[in-house]
Amino acid sequence: MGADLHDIRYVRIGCDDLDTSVRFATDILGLELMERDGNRAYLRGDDRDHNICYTQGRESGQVTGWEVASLDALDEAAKAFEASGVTVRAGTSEERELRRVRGLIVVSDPTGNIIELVARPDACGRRYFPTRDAGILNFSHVGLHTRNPSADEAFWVRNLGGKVSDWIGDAALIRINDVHHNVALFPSTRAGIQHVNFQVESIDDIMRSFYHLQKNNVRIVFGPGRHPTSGARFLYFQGPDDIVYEYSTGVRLITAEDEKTYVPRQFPKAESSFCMWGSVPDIPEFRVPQPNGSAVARAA
Ligand SMILES: CC(C)c1ccc(C(=O)O)c(O)c1O
Ligand SMILES: [Fe+2]
Repeated sequence: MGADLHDIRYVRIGCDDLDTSVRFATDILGLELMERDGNRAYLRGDDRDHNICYTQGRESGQVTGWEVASLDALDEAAKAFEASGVTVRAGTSEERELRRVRGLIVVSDPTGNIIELVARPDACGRRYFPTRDAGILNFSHVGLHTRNPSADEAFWVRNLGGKVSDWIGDAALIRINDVHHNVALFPSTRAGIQHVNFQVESIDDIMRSFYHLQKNNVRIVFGPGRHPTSGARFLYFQGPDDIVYEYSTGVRLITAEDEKTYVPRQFPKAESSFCMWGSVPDIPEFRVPQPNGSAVARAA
């Protein structure tokens, strides 16, 4: 039995320039800056202490953080990793302090993505008050690069307790709770975070942002569109440090009742599997083979 992940908690993203990333997150994305110093900045789009921690210097790396329900559950997870031969490291007290958590263990997936499991993360008693009203409801999922889709998918299913909700080609959309997916594993040539998703309230927020981003010369890389997989309406745009951000609304929930009959669906790696409205992604990892053998990113 693998770890029992409760929810996604945070991402940590090493950035070339902290000021640029913070400005993007506040003025463009619509997050609230919670705290910052010369080396790191904490931002949020919901009632958690933070959803994103930007750290100065790309070399400080990229990490995703996942919450388990208790310190005991974290101990159980550590034992289960060890029993299945996965190297697990206990976080130091300084690392726990920087992540605002009481318990921390660290593992890597076969690709080398760093995955942190945390217990008793700080909540925030003050409501989220954004710099710009993007309609954000909550931090929801991440896309991870995978060099080895089958090995990483097996790691998420066997060791992290995930369930595949759907596949697009070899890309698995995996859930750890009742949200259609909390992580998407996207075939690539490297490790790292591919995109960071925030749920917004409505399609009006998506379209308002579409115009806001264009006005601010932010590159829209996919959408507005609608995913056939989760049913969510979406908009993807390019942020600093090679990170794509996604707003989406209306993501499908797979409830305990649905679980009884739910079977993951295999979608082909085709444009219609990414968007049911006809938007074509301008994102290298989402390129689709064309009948003439070329790979087109965006229709002219
Ligand atoms: C194209 C990416 C990996 C993708 C595909 C489907 C959904 C969804 O069903 O909501 C996503 O959120 C994605 O990021
Ligand atoms: Fe996504």
